[in-house]
Amino acid sequence: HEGQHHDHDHHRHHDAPSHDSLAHAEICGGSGGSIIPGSDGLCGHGIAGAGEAQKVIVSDAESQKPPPQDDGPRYPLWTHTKPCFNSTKSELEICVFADEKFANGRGASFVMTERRAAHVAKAPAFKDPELVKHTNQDIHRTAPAKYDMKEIPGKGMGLIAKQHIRRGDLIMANTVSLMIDYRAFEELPKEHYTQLQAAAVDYLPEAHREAILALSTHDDTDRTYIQRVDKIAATNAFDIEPDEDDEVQDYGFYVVFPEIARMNHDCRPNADYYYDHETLTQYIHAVRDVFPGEELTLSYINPIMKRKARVRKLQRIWGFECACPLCTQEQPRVEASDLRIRQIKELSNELDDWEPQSRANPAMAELMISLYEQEKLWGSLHEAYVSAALEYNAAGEPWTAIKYARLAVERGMQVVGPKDADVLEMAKMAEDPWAHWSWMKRIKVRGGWGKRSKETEDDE
Ligand SMILES: C[S@@+](CC[C@H](N)C(=O)[O-])C[C@H]1O[C@@H](n2cnc3c(N)ncnc32)[C@H](O)[C@@H]1O
Repeated sequence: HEGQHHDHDHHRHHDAPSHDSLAHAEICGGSGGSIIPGSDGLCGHGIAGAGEAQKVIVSDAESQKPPPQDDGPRYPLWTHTKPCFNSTKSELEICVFADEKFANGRGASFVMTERRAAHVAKAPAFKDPELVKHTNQDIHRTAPAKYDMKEIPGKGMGLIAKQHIRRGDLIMANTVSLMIDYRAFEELPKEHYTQLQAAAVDYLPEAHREAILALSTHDDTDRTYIQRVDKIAATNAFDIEPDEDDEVQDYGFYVVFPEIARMNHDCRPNADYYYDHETLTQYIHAVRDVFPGEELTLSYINPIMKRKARVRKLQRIWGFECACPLCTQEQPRVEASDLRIRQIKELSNELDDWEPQSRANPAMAELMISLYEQEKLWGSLHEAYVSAALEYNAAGEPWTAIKYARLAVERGMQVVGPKDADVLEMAKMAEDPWAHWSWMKRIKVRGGWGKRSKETEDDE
C-alpha cells in the first residue's frame, strides 16, 4: 500500500496527472538508505532564484546601493542547496533547495533541478511575505482554529469542526513544506531520492520539521529515519500540476502540507482543495455548511466513480477499506448512486461534444446539475454550472447563461480557485455572453440562426 497520494483528477484536468498513483507506488516504499544527510555547508550562500533578479542585484552591487525592496526575490534565497544526485538516465541533477525564511520563517524545502527551483522561486510568495501572512495557522497560530484534531475510530487522527463553518468559508491554507519534482522518482534510484527527501525535511525550521515527522505513516511499522520520511511523504502528499509557465509540463509535483495532511477521506466530502502557484499555497474551503462535531473531509480520489471502483482504488492505493457513508449505505441506495454516476458520465460526454451531431441542449445540462445535487457532489457542482452556462448561451438564451456563469464562478472560486481557467472564462461570459465563443453555437452549427436544419426539412 505504498505510494498513496491525493489524486485530483476530478477537477477539469481529467487526464493531466502524468504519473498515476501506481507509478509512484512502484518506486516508493520498501527499503531506503540509512544516512541522514547533514548540513551542506552552504548556509547563507545559496544561489539566486530568477536570472532577471540576479541581474538587478549585480548592478546594485556595482553601484553600492542596497537591493530595491520590491524587485526580485530575497538574496541569497536558498539557505541550503545540497545534497545533489545525478540521474542515472539523463543529464539531470536533482538537489535539495531549502529556504528557512520562506513564509515568514516557516520555511520550505524543494527537491528538484536547479532550473526548476529557479522557476518556482519566481513565485510572488518569495518576494512578498505579506501574501502568505495569514496562511499556515497550524504551527504559530494567530487566529483560533475552526477544528480540533482528534482520534477517529478506524482512521487514525482527523479534524473535527468545533464551530459552524459555512459553505465557501476558508478552513485552512498551507504553503508548501516539502515540494518534490516528480522526475526525482523517475530519474533517481530510490536510495538517492529518499536521501533527498530526508535532507529536505531536516532543513526545515524545528517546529515545522516536527510537525512533518509527526504525520501518519498509515501503519506503525519500524523504519529507519529515511524510510519514515519516505512513508510520510507517500501517505500525505498531494499531486500538484505544473503551472502554465513551467517549461516542464509533463511532470508535476508531490507536495506535503502538514496541517491539511490531517484531513481524512470521504467519497462525498464537505471540503475541497486547490493549489495556487503564485502563493505556493493549498487552500481548503467548505463546499457545504459543516456543523460542530462533523469531521472535515476531502476526497482523495475522483469522486465521480461507481462504488466498486472507489473502494478498489482506495484499497489499492491508500490501503484502507472505505467506510464512508456513501460506500456503506444499503444496496438499493448504492445502486441508485451508481446509476446516477453512469448517467453523469454519459451526459458529460454528450455536453463536451461541440460537433454538429451532438444532442446536447440546456435540458441536458439541467439534468446534470440535478444529478450532481442528488449525488451531493458539492465540490464538483461548478462543472455542471459551466455546462449549463455554455448550453444556454449556445441555445441563444443569454440571461440564463449569465445566471449559470455566475453560479459557476461563485462555486468554482472555492474549489478550483479564482485563477482557474474555467472560473475566468465564466466571469467573462457573465459580463458579455454575446462575445463568448459559445454564443448561438448549437444553433449555427445546425444550419444557421432562424433557418431550419436540413435534417428537420428531410423529416417532414
Ligand atoms: C493524509 S492522512 C490523513 C490523516 C491521518 N488519519 C492521520 O492520522 O494523520 C491519510 C491516512 O489516513 C487514513 N485514512 C484517511 N481517510 C481514511 C478513511 N476514510 N478510512 C480509513 N482510514 C483513512 C489512512 O491511514 C491514510 O493512509
